Amino acid sequence: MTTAIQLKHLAKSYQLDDQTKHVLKGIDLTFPTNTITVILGISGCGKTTLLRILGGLEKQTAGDIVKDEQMKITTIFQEARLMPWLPVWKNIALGLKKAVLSDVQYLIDLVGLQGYEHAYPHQLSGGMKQRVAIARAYAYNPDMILMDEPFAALDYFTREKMQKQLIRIYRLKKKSIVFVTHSIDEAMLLGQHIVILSQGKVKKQYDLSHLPYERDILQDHWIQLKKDILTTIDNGENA
Ligand SMILES: Nc1ncnc2c1ncn2[C@@H]1O[C@H](COP(=O)(O)OP(=O)(O)OP(=O)(O)O)[C@@H](O)[C@H]1O
Repeated sequence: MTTAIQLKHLAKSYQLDDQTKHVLKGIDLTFPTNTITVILGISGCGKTTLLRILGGLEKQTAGDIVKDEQMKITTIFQEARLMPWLPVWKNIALGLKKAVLSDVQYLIDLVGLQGYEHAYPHQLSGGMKQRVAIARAYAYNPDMILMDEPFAALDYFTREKMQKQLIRIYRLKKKSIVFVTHSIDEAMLLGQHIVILSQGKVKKQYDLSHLPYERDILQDHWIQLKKDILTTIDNGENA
C-alpha cells in the first residue's frame, strides 16, 4: 500500500496571552493512498487542528509533512457551505471553468441528486446539502478529501444513510479520505484505518482494511472492538 501523506513529529501550539497551549504533541502518522482513515477522539483532542494543517489552512509549529507537492486536497466541513444564490448544479461546478450542467451531471448522479439540479440550497434537506458538498469536492478531482465531522449535524437516520452513501461513492471512485469524528460507531462503519487521537497524541491505531463493507457493527467482534476503543480513549484522558 502506498503512502499519500506522512507526518513526522508534527506539533502545533498556540499562544494564548502569556500561555502556550500545546495542541498537537509530536504526531507520527501515515495516511495510506485510497484508504479511508478515521481520526477519532473526544472534543478538544486536536482533530480539527490536525485536519487544518493537512489541508494547508494552518502551519505546524514543528515537524514535517511529507507529500507530493502537486497533491490536490479539499475539505468538507460540518456545514455544507453552499452558495445560497446558486442552484445545486452550479454549486457543484463552482470550481470549474465555464462548466455546463452536462459536465457535472455524473456527479449529481453519483450522489443521488437527480431531479434537484436546479433546486436552491434552501430547498434541500441537511443530508442533501452535504451530498452537494461531496459532489463539489469530487468535481475538483482531488487526490485527498478531508472531512471534518461532515454528518455530525444530521439526525441519526440521515447520518446512517449518508455513511452508506459515502461508502458507495468511495467504492466507485477511490480517493484518499481523512474523516474526523467523535463517534466510535461512525469510525467503525467507515474506517479502514482508525487513529485514536488523545490529548494531542496518537494513542492507538487500528488496521481494519481486511474487514469488508457494509459492516454490521452489532456483531460480537465489532462490540469487542468498540469496548477496546472506549478503554483506549478513557485511558488516554485519564493519563
Ligand atoms: N486558533 C486557536 N487558538 C488557540 N487555541 C486553539 C485554536 N484552535 C484550536 N485551539 C485549541 O486547540 C484544542 C484542540 O482544538 P480542535 O478544534 O483541534 O479539537 P477537536 O478535537 O477538533 O475538537 P471538537 O471535536 O470539539 O471539534 C482546543 O483546546 C482548542 O481550544
